[in-house]
Amino acid sequence: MESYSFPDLNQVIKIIQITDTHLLANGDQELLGVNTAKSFQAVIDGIHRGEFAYDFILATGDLAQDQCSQAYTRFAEMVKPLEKPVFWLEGNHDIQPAMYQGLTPFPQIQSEKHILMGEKWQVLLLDSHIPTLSKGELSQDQLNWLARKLEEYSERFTLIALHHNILPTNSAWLDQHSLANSEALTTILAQFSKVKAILYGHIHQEVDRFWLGYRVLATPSTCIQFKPNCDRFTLDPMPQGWREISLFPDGNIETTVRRLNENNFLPNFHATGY
Ligand SMILES: Nc1ncnc2c1ncn2[C@@H]1O[C@@H]2COP(=O)(O)O[C@H]2[C@H]1O
Ligand SMILES: [Fe+2]
Repeated sequence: MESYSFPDLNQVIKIIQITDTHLLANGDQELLGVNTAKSFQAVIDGIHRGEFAYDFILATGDLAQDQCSQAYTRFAEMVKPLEKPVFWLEGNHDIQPAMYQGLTPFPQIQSEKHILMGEKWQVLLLDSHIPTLSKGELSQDQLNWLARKLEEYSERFTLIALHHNILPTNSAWLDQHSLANSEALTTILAQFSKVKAILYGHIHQEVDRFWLGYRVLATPSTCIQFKPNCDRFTLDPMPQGWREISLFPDGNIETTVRRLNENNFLPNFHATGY
């Protein structure tokens, strides 16, 4: 697949990450008592109110909960007011044919998985989805593609994005659904010196830490949140959020999670899963 290029982005590159929107075919449907279309709309409004002048948006998977093309169409219609290009990758709840069917009619939505920004940076979007499973894995094809791109563009700083968490969350119920072959990923990354950060969704909670020299980042969902450090399924009342990322020409990264001021979309806290 072709690369998408932003040739003029040579100063600070600004990216918004939205993740785990879990939209449903019918806009009135709920996930554990949360209308995911309404909570996503509140996040979109929050992004609008903010002053972060983003260049594009990364949507890191689980865009739909029910794998229906109508949910993806809803996603594409809802992000229109954000105006900038939107790139996406697959989560465990997503499914390719419906995703392409729902998303590709919208010119704002880009299916490229390699983004070149100016002359200093690139983003590589990986597909860690294994059909019918919640845990993730990078196929040999994905790993080969990653190695090829890192080799070909080895002079660029790199941000890697995927759906599944590469590090455990200290929550047994959730950690069984992590990326199963994180070592295969890091073995490849270790051969290149300019990989700066690894960004994911899936765990519906914030992570921002340094690990093996990489900035490892995870971001709240636009709908329900998972409480950190809980061995059993536990929801968190924290408000919905998104992430702002600034990439500097010297390889530095500044990033912040933004959340809505309050959670007007509280889930059913008695739920034991979904
Ligand atoms: N009670 C549970 N125990 C284990 N896994 C669960 C439970 N409830 C939901 N899940 C799965 O865990 C996944 C974590 O986030 P996802 O949104 O990808 O989808 C979730 C479900 O597939
Ligand atoms: Fe997920």
